[in-house]
Amino acid sequence: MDKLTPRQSFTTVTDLVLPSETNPLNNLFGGELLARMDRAASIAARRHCRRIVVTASVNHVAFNRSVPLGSVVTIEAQVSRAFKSSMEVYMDVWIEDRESGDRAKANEAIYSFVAVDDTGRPVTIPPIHPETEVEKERYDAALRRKQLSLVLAGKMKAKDATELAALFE
Ligand SMILES: CCCCCCCCCCCCCCCC(=O)SCCNC(=O)CCNC(=O)[C@H](O)C(C)(C)COP(=O)(O)OP(=O)(O)OC[C@H]1O[C@@H](n2cnc3c(N)ncnc32)[C@H](O)[C@@H]1OP(=O)(O)O
Repeated sequence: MDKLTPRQSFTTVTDLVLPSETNPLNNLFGGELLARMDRAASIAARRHCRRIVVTASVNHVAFNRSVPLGSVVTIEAQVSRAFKSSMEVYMDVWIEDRESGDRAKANEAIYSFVAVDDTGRPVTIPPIHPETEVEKERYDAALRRKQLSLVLAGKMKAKDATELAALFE
């Protein structure tokens, strides 16, 4: 089988912001964006491993820019690294200008998914081979982010997070 690349998991989801999805400032409700990103990321994760996937953690979300009512929002999701049974999915969120059609980056997010069998037990997934410079950067940093997520979840001792600790040396 050919080597799997991040590009093969690439998923794009475009949708509108409707009145029922906004906060009192008429901007997209944060939880609605989190849910949309969960859907997009889960499709990317499934495209990589072709298994059932569950969200293990939301590692990073930056609401850098509010998303007004009526906006056209595009979420681009792609697996940045595959571990044994878990995957990191990196997402970029774009808003499209109504008149010019120009795109502006609104948010970024990183979620972790685990591939499981029918009983919910983790299963081994194929490795991923980054190709572009951005993919390679995201791939390299994913191990540090996984260690941070596990430390925060109480599933790894800080002293064992060696790649993460190396950042501060
Ligand atoms: C007939 C029609 C059918 C249609 C059919 C359609 C299907 C359409 C499907 C749609 C798809 C939707 C997808 C929605 C996604 C949800 O919304 S799922 C709902 C929310 N999530 C959950 O309920 C997950 C609940 N948690 C769990 O099940 C378990 O904690 C997990 C995530 C499986 C991990 O289990 P565990 O016992 O900790 O397992 P463990 O072996 O220790 O760890 C397994 C891996 O998870 C990693 N991990 C564990 N915790 C973390 C963490 N906090 N951070 C990072 N990594 C972690 C471990 O490092 C390990 O990674 P690897 O080294 O193997 O790569």
